[in-house]
Amino acid sequence: MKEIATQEVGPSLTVENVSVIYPNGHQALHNASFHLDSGTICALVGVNGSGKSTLFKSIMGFVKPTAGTVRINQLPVGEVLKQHLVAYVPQSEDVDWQFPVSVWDVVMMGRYGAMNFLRIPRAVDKRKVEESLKRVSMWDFRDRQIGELSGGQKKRVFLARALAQGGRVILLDEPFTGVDVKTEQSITTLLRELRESGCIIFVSTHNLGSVPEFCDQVVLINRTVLDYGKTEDVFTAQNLALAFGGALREFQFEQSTIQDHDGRMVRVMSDDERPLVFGKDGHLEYMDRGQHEELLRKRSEEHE
Ligand SMILES: Nc1ncnc2c1ncn2[C@@H]1O[C@H](COP(=O)(O)OP(=O)(O)OP(=O)(O)O)[C@@H](O)[C@H]1O
Repeated sequence: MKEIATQEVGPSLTVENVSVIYPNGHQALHNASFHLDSGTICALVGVNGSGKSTLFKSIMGFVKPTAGTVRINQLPVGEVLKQHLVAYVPQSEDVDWQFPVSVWDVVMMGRYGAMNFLRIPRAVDKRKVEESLKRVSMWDFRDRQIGELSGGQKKRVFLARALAQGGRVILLDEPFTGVDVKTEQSITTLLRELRESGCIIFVSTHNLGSVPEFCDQVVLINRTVLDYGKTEDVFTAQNLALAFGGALREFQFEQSTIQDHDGRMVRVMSDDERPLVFGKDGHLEYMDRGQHEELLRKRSEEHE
């Protein structure tokens, strides 16, 4: 297991030896440990049932670990909740879309923590809601009932709620499921801006192909943390085989002409979204489409 290094600058997220056993006796997490510093987009990756939601719930204080600790800025979860440091963008399936609330109401919920018990919005609350809705381009939809939106619009509304709350650690559950490419790009742009402002963006995702494109770091789990760190170090063919076993399609081309002409072996793993291409050493050949095109250009120049 990696040694956990902590820094004083915030926000930081430290999960140390966390174990969760549900009341029915099922152990969902065992000794999970990792640490993230401010200003990062980190993917949480693992098969169905590997404990991703359980880990998120532990960070949000919904589930109490049987052992171990979660700390944000060195503070225990109870204190973190009081300071509203963690914001959550749920999976679509976890929301009751028939609930009779408007887009404006949902985003205002992000301000509840900052209000007194009567929950009467002040000017500052209304301004934050307006700013947040404009930032995700959903201002024109503010009076719509939440159930009357498309999948991508719903995601943006919940992202606006997280912005209105002002959370410094933002947990997103499957943010790209059911959204089109344009919405995916606008969400990604916003997440990058939040990273620049120092937030920790922690994204649970099944879409492995998108991870190298926009995540600096990865936490790989299967009921415990298998590995964590920079994407290029963690997203190796060996680690993904360990985490996903037979759940990924895998192809090997011994005499590949896919991306170079020197006949090196190329290994491709895919979750049927976007393929990941690994070189001979098991490391990713490129991190995003731009780099892939650059690689192709260089190789074709070399062989001219
Ligand atoms: N409330 C609960 N009581 C008992 N067992 C639970 C409970 N919630 C989750 N589990 C079990 O704990 C394990 C981890 O579940 P969890 O929802 O954290 O996985 P996940 O990685 O988020 O899965 P998915 O990718 O399918 O969303 C699963 O085996 C699940 O059945």
